Amino acid sequence: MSSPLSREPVSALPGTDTGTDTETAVLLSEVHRGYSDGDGLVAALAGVSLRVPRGSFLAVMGPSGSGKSTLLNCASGLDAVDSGRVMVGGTDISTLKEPNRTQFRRDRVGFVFQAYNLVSTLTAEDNITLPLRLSDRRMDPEWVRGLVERMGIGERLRHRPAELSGGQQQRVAIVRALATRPDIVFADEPTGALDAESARRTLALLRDVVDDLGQTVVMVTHDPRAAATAHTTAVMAGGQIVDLMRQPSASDLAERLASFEQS
Ligand SMILES: Nc1ncnc2c1ncn2[C@@H]1O[C@H](COP(=O)(O)OP(=O)(O)OP(=O)(O)O)[C@@H](O)[C@H]1O
Repeated sequence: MSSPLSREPVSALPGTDTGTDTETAVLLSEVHRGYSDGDGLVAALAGVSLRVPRGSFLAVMGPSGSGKSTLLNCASGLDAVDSGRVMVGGTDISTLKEPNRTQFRRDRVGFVFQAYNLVSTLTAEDNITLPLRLSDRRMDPEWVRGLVERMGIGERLRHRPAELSGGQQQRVAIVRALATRPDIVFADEPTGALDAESARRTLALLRDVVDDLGQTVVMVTHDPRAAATAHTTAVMAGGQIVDLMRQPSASDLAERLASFEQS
């Protein structure tokens, strides 16, 4: 059974069944992904449908094993789906084979990870421009300069990651993710390794790049305060989206998650 709420955004705009409208960053239609775990097949995604509008910030929450990472991996083209369709910026990535899927990710998708994943031997600046050198996208110096200023790392560009605080490293990683002007940025627990103040600042900056620059962010998190920074939170359980909460408070989200522990 797929939740009516998870279907609703799919049909909210005319023409979204083709995923080619310019208002949609990512569209998942009835996506299934299973894994064999020895005893049988685990349905990590059991018919997920979701539309992420351009210029929106979506958080994904849910109990452990509910399918959040699998959703992120399938929506970003890191993993293949068993069935269903994944459209990113109008391209059907569910039919792309390697190495085209890897090239697509480099050109069109940005990633932010909990552990920053910066290259330790490169300066902050070289980390930022690395995806541009690997992709077919041309460097837009004004765009990158604007991002660097916005993230407050202009003074740290010649430093290597080990010479930066965790918050600074994550802000470098955010500039790197946005440098190619991707169709979408996927963030996996981006504040999981940060102290409360750095986390708050990082989330506020992520929200700003959505609201001010029209970027699109999908963020997996266990932290209700982090999710409350997003416009909408998709709540997952058992490989499905069971709720879409718009502008929830952190306490609304904590309560919703606690309901899974009680059931
Ligand atoms: N590579 C894999 N091989 C086998 N099973 C997998 C694999 N990846 C995920 N699973 C299973 O699929 C289900 C969903 O996993 P997933 O990692 O997407 O959940 P999650 O919500 O991200 O969990 P967590 O919050 O603990 O990170 C789980 O039952 C998990 O054990």
